[in-house]
Amino acid sequence: MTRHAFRRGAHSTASSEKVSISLGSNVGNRVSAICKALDEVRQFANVCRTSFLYESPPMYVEEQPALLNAACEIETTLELLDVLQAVKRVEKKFGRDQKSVGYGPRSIDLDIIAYGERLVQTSDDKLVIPHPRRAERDFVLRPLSDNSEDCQIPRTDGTKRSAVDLLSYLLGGETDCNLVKVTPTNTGKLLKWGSHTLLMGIINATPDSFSDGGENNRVSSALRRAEEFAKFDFDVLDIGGQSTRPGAETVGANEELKRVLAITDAIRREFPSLIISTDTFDASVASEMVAHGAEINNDVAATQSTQSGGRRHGRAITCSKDAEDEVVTNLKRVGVQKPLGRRHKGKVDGVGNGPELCGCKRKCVRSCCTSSGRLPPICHFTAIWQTCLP
Ligand SMILES: Nc1ncnc2c1ncn2[C@@H]1O[C@H](COP(=O)(O)OP(=O)(O)OP(=O)(O)O)[C@@H](O)[C@H]1O
Ligand SMILES: Nc1nc2c(c(=O)[nH]1)N=C(CO)CN2
Repeated sequence: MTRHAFRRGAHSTASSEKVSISLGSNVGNRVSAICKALDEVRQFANVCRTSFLYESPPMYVEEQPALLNAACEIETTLELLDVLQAVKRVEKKFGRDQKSVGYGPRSIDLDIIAYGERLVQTSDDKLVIPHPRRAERDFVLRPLSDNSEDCQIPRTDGTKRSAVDLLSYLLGGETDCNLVKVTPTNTGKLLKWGSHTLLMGIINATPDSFSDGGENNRVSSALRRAEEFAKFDFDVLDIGGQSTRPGAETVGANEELKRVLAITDAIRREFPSLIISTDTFDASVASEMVAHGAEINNDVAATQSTQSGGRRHGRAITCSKDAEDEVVTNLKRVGVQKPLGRRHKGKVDGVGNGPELCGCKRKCVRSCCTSSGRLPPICHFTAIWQTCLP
């Protein structure tokens, strides 16, 4: 950087600043690119928050694949120009050619949206903060709104606006935009929120679970159960070897693995299109299950159990095979059980716990998430059933 004329707030302070960065990708494995880019960002800053992931139609140049977008909020003592240099370095690592077609396909794109409440514009436009096109981009504002409702982005007239307000203004007061919230599985499949509800069947490979304890703890019987679920169009099988019944004894990773691995292997082999979910709160068990083909980690303790080492819950950008850092679905936290139970009380109660659910009731369960668009794409079937009991 040679000469630059800053309008305001050019120079760094020793204190740290909150910086919002947006991320996008539409070349190669998009989920992996965004996760790896975040890991790179962690090398130079403290990543405080990450948004959900969104699939979005390309804006400006429409003839290109859909993008995955996300945003993160970082805290750093780096000077603004150093942050720019650092994000450009990340893009370069991903092979991003700075001379490629403007707004064309990109393995990764990182834009600095805001740096604290600074207003900066270099004379050569190498750096403009806040990002000059932020307000016309739902793919920037929607993920940013996940991170912080009260994050204020300054304007040149001295006022400020939150990402939530900017988004609402952009959408003309509507809440729907073109973006689809997605949750990636460990294998990179995208589960779309609000389009169609995936049904999850439960296989408890335990002798003592309160729902089907003792019935599915052998490979042959678990396979029979899986076959029933598949016949009734279930999408996800949740396999667990540790009861969460109040007062249940913690059996330990070795015993849990003994209970679930052979069953997981057999189900993976016989039902390749079913998504397998790990029902465990032990990170080492989840890791091993992922190595055996499980795609979703369903940790009821949201990594807060001692077995998971008390790791922080990881919102939705969670797709790596390193299960110790990853939790995709935490049913309690996202509140699937109560809303569904309340809304459908009297409609789906009494139908039974398992694949016996008749076709029209299954449709009802599927459409309840579709209409709200707010709930995650998976319904934990036994959870729906249990909360619908009178
Ligand atoms: N806030 C900012 N964040 C990132 N780059 C910026 C910013 N302000 C100015 N730039 C400059 O914009 C140039 C082009 O950036 P980039 O390649 O990310 O563009 P783009 O993603 O195709 O388009 P857009 O900037 O509209 O998102 C960069 O070389 C950078 O110097
Ligand atoms: N949906 C979507 N469209 C875009 C994106 C992006 O990240 N998402 N980035 C662009 C240039 O920064 C241009 N268009």
